[in-house]
Amino acid sequence: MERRSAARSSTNPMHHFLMLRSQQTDSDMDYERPNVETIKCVVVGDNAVGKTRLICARACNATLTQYQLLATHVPTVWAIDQYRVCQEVLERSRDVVDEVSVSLRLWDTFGDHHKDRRFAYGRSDVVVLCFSIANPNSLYHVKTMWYPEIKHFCPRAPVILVGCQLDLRYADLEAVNRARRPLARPIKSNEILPPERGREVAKELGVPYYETSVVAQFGVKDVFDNAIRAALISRRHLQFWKSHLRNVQRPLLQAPFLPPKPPPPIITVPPPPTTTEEHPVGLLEDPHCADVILVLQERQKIFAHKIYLATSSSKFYDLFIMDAHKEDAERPARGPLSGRELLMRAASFDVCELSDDGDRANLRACTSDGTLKDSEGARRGRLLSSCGRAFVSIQEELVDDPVTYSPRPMTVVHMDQSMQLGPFRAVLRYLYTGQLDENEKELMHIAHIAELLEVFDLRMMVANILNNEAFMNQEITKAFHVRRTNRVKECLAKGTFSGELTSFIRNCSGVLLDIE
Ligand SMILES: Nc1nc2c(ncn2[C@@H]2O[C@H](COP(=O)(O)OP(=O)(O)OP(=O)(O)O)[C@@H](O)[C@H]2O)c(=O)[nH]1
Repeated sequence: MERRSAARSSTNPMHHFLMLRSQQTDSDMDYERPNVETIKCVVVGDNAVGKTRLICARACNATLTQYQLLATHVPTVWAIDQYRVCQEVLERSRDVVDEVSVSLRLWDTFGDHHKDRRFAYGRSDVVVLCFSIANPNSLYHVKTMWYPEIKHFCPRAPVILVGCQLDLRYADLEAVNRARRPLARPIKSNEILPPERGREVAKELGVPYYETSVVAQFGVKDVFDNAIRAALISRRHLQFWKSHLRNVQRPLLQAPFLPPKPPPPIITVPPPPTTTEEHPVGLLEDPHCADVILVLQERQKIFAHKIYLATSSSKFYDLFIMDAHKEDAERPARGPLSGRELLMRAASFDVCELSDDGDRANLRACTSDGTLKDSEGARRGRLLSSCGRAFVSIQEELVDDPVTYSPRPMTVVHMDQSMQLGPFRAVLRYLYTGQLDENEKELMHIAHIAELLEVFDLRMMVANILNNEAFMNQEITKAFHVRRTNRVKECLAKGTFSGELTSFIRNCSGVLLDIE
């Protein structure tokens, strides 16, 4: 009685433990309930492998975050007399395993090898032998030091091997090491043990193996339920008259740990372009994802993007739609394009590039269905006399990508001979951005191309500049963006254009097209 009140008055758990070390006798074990099997379970293992945390997780339901755990290791022993001083701990010791009521008494021990633990081992029913999966030495000591010690002090007690700190197998070790106390030995990824290493040792010793993590709250129940089973089976051999132990199972296999899902990637959508370089017009200078080549005067090639052209010029829209339908209509009969066919087309493009006006005249004079044929009858492109004056022909070619330099199919459109590079670039800039620089030199040429392409707003912008009313062009630019945004949305919804750029625009919410 005197001893109990002394234990209660002390707040230092170590004090409780040491006091009990010197004073505990068999009569202290509270066999207060009939048919309740009190089980003494001793927990041993190297320093800092996680014995005390494991015991607290079972005895006090203590769960801590990884960072609370990391910051707080001091060599400690959880005091066994907590079962006397704390009602909640006593209640949590009670359990029913395989229909047997038990009261599990957990004994924590020092991890230092040289300490004398014979008092703790005395009359133990089961020994939980711990190592850390992040410390290979601690597993080595299981064989060389701990198992022999257990067999020496309690040869008949069953042993359970436990790999603690399992969460470290899946943790970001750099972050863990940063959060650990400054003098703590860093955990190295090449030291993390796979489950097989623990299982091998367990097999060698002939004991069951479990893994735990108090951070992930995994395996704590597995360890102690099965420690109880091992203890009860061993007791059944000695106390064979206890019929309620009949249904106790042998320790069970542990279900595998399901590693936590990695956090979803953080996707940041870039803000809408602000500078000229970031603006879609930048794609004209640096033609990423180009899917069309516009050929001017049979010499100059400009890489461009169908989605920009088609959503700001109905002429281009009709051209690409018509081409896609025509391709679709022909494809089933002809089958998919073979590499050879594409190469033939590449060859035909080279011919076009080199041809002079005379050749062009010949091409214009070709077959009535508008399809150009080479000597073997293969399709070489389609004449576009029915599409007004802006375009001469359209065809698919295998072309070296201007960025990756690897060949890929692109649509090649030969533009009307009257279009010149400088003004045509200004028109393209308008088609990409809705803007026209009022200092453009060749305004009349620009107006001419705008008329051919039926881009009447651009025609109007030219007129405004010529009439010294360039300020009115801002409204046209605004209207351009509203109109094009709607068209892009429509194209994305219908899947009208399926190139790389279109997918990119779909993925990044239309940022490159200034879609709000
Ligand atoms: N990540 C992780 N760390 C753990 C876990 N359990 C224990 N630890 C860490 O291991 C350290 C030691 O835990 P303790 O339970 O005090 O170790 P011990 O085996 O009782 O150590 P001694 O008292 O020195 O014998 C803690 O400070 C934690 O940093 C776990 O499940 N996961």
